[in-house]
Amino acid sequence: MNDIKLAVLGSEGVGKSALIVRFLTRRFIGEYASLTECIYRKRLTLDGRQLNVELYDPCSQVCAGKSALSDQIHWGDGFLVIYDISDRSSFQAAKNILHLMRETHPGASKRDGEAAAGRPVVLVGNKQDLCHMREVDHEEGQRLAADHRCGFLELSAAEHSQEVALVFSKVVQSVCAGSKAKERRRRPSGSKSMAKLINNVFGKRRKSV
Ligand SMILES: Nc1nc2c(ncn2[C@@H]2O[C@H](COP(=O)(O)OP(=O)(O)OP(=O)(O)O)[C@@H](O)[C@H]2O)c(=O)[nH]1
Repeated sequence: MNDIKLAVLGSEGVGKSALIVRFLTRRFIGEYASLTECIYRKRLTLDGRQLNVELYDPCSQVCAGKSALSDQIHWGDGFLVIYDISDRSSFQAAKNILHLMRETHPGASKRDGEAAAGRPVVLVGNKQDLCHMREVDHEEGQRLAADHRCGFLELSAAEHSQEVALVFSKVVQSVCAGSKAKERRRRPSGSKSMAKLINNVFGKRRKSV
């Protein structure tokens, strides 16, 4: 898989655009146009592989509601679910998104970091620089992530350029690893299928002798 779709989800004003722009440009720009949804594209080289990454930044005012969210969940190969550590209601919204992912893909959440049917999810507590106004404890974030078997970290789009780059790269890496594993499960290995063939031909013959 060389085309990877990442959806950055979360309620209004949690910093989705700020995180994406930070990842794409390494810059923090204070204000972002928020009346349109956007798909950004970036070419990445990871472990010598050229990847085309699409990043979906929904507009919370326009794309609110369960059905829009379901579409976004179906669209993505991997997800960052964002809340603002200084805004409890945004944490509740992140919780709802994770629940919906579980509902959309019952039977998911079995493997670590894969809350949405084998598609990696990381829960991100943004605006860590506002920890003096914190409304959501670090442990609460950790617990929610553990409940949904997804990754978790707190960071600040405003201050942490490297951490932002790292979290996006990790999700991309997990998507690649997941798709390779799926490929392996789909296609039996050469030696196994050859063994099956030999068994089919000679095994039957041996029985009739
Ligand atoms: N202090 C602080 N402010 C931040 C941080 N990240 C984003 N912001 C601010 O939070 C506000 C909302 O950021 P956006 O990136 O527009 O949030 P969004 O989630 O894309 O919002 P919608 O497009 O409305 O859904 C802006 O004023 C940003 O400057 C951060 O890490 N720290």
